[in-house]
Amino acid sequence: MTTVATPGLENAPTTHARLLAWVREMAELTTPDQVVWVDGSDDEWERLTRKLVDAGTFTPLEKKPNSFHCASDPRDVARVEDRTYICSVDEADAGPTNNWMDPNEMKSVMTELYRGCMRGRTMYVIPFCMGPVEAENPMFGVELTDSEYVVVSMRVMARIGTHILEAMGTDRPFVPAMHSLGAPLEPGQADVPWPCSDTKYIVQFPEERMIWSYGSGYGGNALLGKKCYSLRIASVMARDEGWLAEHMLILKLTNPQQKTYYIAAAFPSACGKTNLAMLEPTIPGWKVETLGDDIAWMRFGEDGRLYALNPEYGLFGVAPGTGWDTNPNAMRTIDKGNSVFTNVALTDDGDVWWEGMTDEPPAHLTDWKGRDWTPESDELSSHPNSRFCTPITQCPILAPEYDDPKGVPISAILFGGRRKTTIPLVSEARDWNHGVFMGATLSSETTAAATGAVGVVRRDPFAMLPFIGYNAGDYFGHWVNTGKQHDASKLPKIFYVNWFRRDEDGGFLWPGFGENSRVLKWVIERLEGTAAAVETPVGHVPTPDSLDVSGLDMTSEQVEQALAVKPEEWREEIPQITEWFEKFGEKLPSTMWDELEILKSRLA
Ligand SMILES: Nc1nc2c(ncn2[C@@H]2O[C@H](COP(=O)(O)OP(=O)(O)OP(=O)(O)O)[C@@H](O)[C@H]2O)c(=O)[nH]1
Ligand SMILES: O=C([O-])CC(=O)C(=O)O
Ligand SMILES: [Mn+2]
Repeated sequence: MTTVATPGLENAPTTHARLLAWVREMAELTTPDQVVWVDGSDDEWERLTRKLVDAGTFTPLEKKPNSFHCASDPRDVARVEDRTYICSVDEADAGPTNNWMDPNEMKSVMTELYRGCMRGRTMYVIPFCMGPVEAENPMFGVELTDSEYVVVSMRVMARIGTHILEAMGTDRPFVPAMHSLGAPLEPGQADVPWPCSDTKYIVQFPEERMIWSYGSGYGGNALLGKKCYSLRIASVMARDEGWLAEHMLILKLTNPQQKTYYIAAAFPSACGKTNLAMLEPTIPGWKVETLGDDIAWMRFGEDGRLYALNPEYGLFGVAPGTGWDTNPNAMRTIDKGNSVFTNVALTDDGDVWWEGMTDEPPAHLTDWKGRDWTPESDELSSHPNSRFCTPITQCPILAPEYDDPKGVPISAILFGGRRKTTIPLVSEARDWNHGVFMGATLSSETTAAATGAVGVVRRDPFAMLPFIGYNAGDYFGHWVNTGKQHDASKLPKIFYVNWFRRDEDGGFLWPGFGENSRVLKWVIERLEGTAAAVETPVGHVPTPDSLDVSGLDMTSEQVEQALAVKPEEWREEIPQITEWFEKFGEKLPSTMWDELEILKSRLA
């Protein structure tokens, strides 16, 4: 047998033995035309984006510098939860909420898919670091991909390139993250703008801290530093090492007395994290600054407080609903350019548009499927899960400490979901375990962020249902233990919010967006012991006058409705929670059953 040398495989810019061996193994399996080591330079970015424009994948925007419109294949538009697997050695470690396959079996299935899958393409080697490379233990990863779109997007979303490879030295540990579009090109075969495969696998091997992804080029399926590493793999590391990897935004709040607080909040995908992280308060004297909009890694400091760090470097935000009225700071961020807009509409003058950007839609657009669109069209101009991918450093309200490797001390954690009924605007947990119960029973309507039905209420514990890399019962136990092992007085206080409750006519009861600052104010005043609350069966809820609604266009009945705890609605939750908890059998911490009993007796 003769082996043909693959250009780029020799003369690698590293002597990291494990990395070199892995790149060689994967290149020999997938047989790309060449291997390119990504350096993260501007020249490289020019070459890649030119290639994407030539391929018809990218359209340069006239109106935003260094920015592109991109349309994906309509069959590849969101995370594929039914194709996502946790391949732990023991099935019980994946638990009842994850898909599982024996790791060896999965490897043999995927090895056959990977065999020759990069034919006619380039394999890019992307050294990356989640969180600052200056950290005591930098969290390295290396993604191998045959997608230029992934390289350009990873450059925004994570710290990548030569300086990362150098910091990895000859032997630093890293998470191998293998990705292929699964669309080899035969000699002479013309490429398509968005190659992908109908067969998709998004696979985590938790014991090996390894990721294998196949068939999709979109979002969390393909940008492997994001959900695959920073949540699924990192949650396993966090369990083993005593920290937390969570689907949470991080924000800094300054009150009129110039006192600062840090808040983390977990809402399911497309339920308001980016918006809250960049909020422009409507109440005078309050200020919000952004640290992260999707993921928080939280470790206890020597002072016993919980410190949060955003491992990402960019924003991969939901486009529809983002406008000057709702999220002006996101608009300012993308206006600076250096962004990729996927599955939104293109305006005739070379800009992007999506539903909710402006009140009045433009008279003519090219929709995300490349068709003419007018306000009379039956379909939306943009896919509901269309996204902007933009550097976080462009956010005008970025907190200066966003990249401090030690993180910021969290005072409050919010859980929230998208619920038309039942869940009040805000409630405060009685204590840590009650807060864990709120997280464990969190429910929300499904959204377009994942393929499948939209608007179906499901349990989404800690907004982590698709992201917990191990048995969710053990994960609840990890949260309970976290409370037990630390000084209760220093733990963040836990709250449950719902911006999405509806009135009888189906309209939102609460105006949301910037007005959510009123809820943040109440949260802070609770921490300070200055705001009143009524005790209800589900926690402490604002008294009618402890929530600042001054200047708000709402009747007192409407405010009451937003805050109402209706026992008859909550009684309907009980059998659902019971059924949910039963899924976990012995793995469910007994404190969760205790909390359910407390709720039942308070509702009786
Ligand atoms: N009614 C209402 N809608 C909101 C509010 N906050 C956000 N939204 C809308 O909810 C959708 C998702 O908001 P995002 O902030 O992007 O959600 P996310 O949690 O960051 O989503 P992922 O990036 O998928 O994790 C957008 O269409 C927003 O306009 C709110 O307070 N009220
Ligand atoms: O991972 C993605 O594709 C986008 C995202 O933030 C989510 O779905 O929560
Ligand atoms: Mn998310």
